[in-house]
Amino acid sequence: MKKSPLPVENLSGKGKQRECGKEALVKLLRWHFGHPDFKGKQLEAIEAVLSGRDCFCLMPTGGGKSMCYQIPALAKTGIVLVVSPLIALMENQVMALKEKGIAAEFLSSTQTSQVKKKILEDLDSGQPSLRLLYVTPELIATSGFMSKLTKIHGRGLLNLIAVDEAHCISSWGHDFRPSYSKLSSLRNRLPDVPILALTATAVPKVQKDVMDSLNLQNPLILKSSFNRPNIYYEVRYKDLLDDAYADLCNVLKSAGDVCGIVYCLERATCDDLSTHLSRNGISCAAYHAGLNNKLRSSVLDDWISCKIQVVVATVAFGMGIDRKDVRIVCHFNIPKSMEAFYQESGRAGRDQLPSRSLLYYGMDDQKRMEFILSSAESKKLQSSNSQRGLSKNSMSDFNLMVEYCEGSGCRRKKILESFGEQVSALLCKKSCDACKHPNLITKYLEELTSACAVRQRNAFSRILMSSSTDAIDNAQFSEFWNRDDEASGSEEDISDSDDGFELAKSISRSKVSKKSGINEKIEFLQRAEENYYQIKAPDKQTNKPDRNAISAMLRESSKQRLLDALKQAHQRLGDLKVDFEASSTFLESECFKKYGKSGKSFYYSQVASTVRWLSTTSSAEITNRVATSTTSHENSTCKENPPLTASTKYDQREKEIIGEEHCGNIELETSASALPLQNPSSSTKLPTIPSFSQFVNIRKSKETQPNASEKHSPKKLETNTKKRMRLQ
Ligand SMILES: Nc1ncnc2c1ncn2[C@@H]1O[C@H](COP(=O)(O)OP(=O)(O)OP(=O)(O)O)[C@@H](O)[C@H]1O
Ligand SMILES: [Mg+2]
Repeated sequence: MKKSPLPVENLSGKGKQRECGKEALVKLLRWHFGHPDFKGKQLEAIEAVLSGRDCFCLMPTGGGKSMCYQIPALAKTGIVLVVSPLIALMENQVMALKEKGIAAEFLSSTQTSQVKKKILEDLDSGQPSLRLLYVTPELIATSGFMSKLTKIHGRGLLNLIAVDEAHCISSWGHDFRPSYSKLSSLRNRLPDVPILALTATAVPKVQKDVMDSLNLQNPLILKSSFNRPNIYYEVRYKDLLDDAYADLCNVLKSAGDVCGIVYCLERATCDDLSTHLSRNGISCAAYHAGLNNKLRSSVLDDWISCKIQVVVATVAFGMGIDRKDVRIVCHFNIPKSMEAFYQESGRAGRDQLPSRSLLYYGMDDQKRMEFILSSAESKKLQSSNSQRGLSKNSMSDFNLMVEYCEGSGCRRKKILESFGEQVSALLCKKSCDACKHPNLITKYLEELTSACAVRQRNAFSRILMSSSTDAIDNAQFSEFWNRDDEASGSEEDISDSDDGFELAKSISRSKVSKKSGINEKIEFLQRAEENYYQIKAPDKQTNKPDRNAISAMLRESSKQRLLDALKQAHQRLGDLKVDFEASSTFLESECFKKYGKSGKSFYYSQVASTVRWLSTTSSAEITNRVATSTTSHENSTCKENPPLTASTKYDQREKEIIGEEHCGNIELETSASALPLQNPSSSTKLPTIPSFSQFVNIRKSKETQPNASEKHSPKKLETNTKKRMRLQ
């Protein structure tokens, strides 16, 4: 039911300049919002801005920052201008305020011209009924709107400018938005209007940047502790789990039908994981920038209205998500920084009730993020129009995140220390896994170190990424945080650029293929592979299972997932004439072939990407892709056909890897285990696939033979190797 606003006249004093005492402010809070009292530093912030002083307000996520400008808007006649980075965020807040009977509006490109006209007429009226006007930074930058503001200000009706999510102004911040830099002009154009900057980003360099950029004058700086005592922090190690999907599914099921968010790095993982969870009875949906606006808002609406409980999302599911009862936030991939992690995990438990943050840490995810970050940094360094702050070392930010996962100490302490808060681990009161089960965590970390031979696989993983641009080309969209290339023409619309993705893509294209000569590349790959196997060797000696290995069970479940996707494609297309079983086996094998060596995460992503492809592609494309599979599958299982000789099989395999040309008659050992592509039921013994080094050495020795045929000439070798690198 709508409530009429508490008349301003009811407050003590008269006229615009009256003092609003604490009592009057609490009265407003109770009347309009139903909260018994102010919390944290709200009252101090409100009193400061009402007295005309600038204020910098640093409160954690869910700390109640909005109240710091909403109450001042109700305490004085006139308008509070709120600058906000997201249309969705403005919409939510305006809707919530209107429901409370408070006159609030937002101006954005999404509104009809009629609505905009009405708002502007009200502003021009000399006695606006509006109390809060939400706008985007882009609108502030337009001369038309600025002159309107100046007019309102001239009439003495602009009481306060609140810059919400003010960290967006800083290129050091995790959500830097170039359009926010346009706010620097506010102080000059409207010199005596107090500015309130609000953020939950606690990094000192961001604070300074915000205050400098907005030109705050002697601001009252209010900082609350960033401790979120109601959140239990936990890390699980993907490399020690058989199946992270199944683990997450169990976690969500055992938590009951609770509200949750699962963050993934890539859109494809969101889609796939969401399908998997839904199939296992969890009420959920995917949310990412690859979905159209309509679908995205319907997912958001369904989640906010409790029609679905879990959203599996990229970082596009971002700022201002206002559901208080989120009980669990899972990170299925490691976030890029502690700041990002804090913001995202902080969406849990905004109602202060016990909640949980669970991060799945995988070595491959870590390598992948390192790769992305280092690529992004080199692009920024190269960029001719590099801006202030771009020398920011995102790698050292990321290392804090890695330390959070790989260190054995209190997780809460690590979070708070990364924001400059020195606290005792006693503060945690066993509300993180490291404090609650220290021995277990130590054991896990030991297992992790020995099972994965931690960091040194790096080189090999990177080479795989660099040389397999197709992995990225296959629409494995990741969503990142750098909005540096925010198109000026895109007005307010927010968000979800794939800048980071584009960046990683372009750099990965150039990294190996353009900068070094082919021989150097080959040597590099050989060295990386040697390292890889040297590191893996100790595992074999101690007979420890390689926890990063892709188990038969996992492969089977991936196959099942692909089978389901094929069946769905059949339903969608109606005319899909392929053998589903054989095709799903083939597609799974392709994923394994590509990423079997590089670990679960890459493999997961590839399966997810294939599922996504199946959900959008045509019958003809599916048939073309799986046609060879069905043929070769039939060949390998057909009893009437004579068994293939080792060399024939090898040729066949080489054709797949290198391209059309085979490598001649190379005698090789036969080994079934070396063939990830084979049908598990087939007993045919097939030859070992040579390692990259073996392959190159064989080619080299052929080259040095005087009678080597033309097709083994260095030029040819280079062509073949290029093809291999492209296809790996
Ligand atoms: N004084 C108060 N007493 C009780 N609850 C409050 C009070 N002030 C705000 N809240 C509630 O706290 C929740 C979070 O408020 P708000 O959205 O303003 O937080 P925030 O600091 O802006 O968070 P974020 O960083 O996520 O934007 C809201 O549900 C709000 O109703
Ligand atoms: Mg807020």
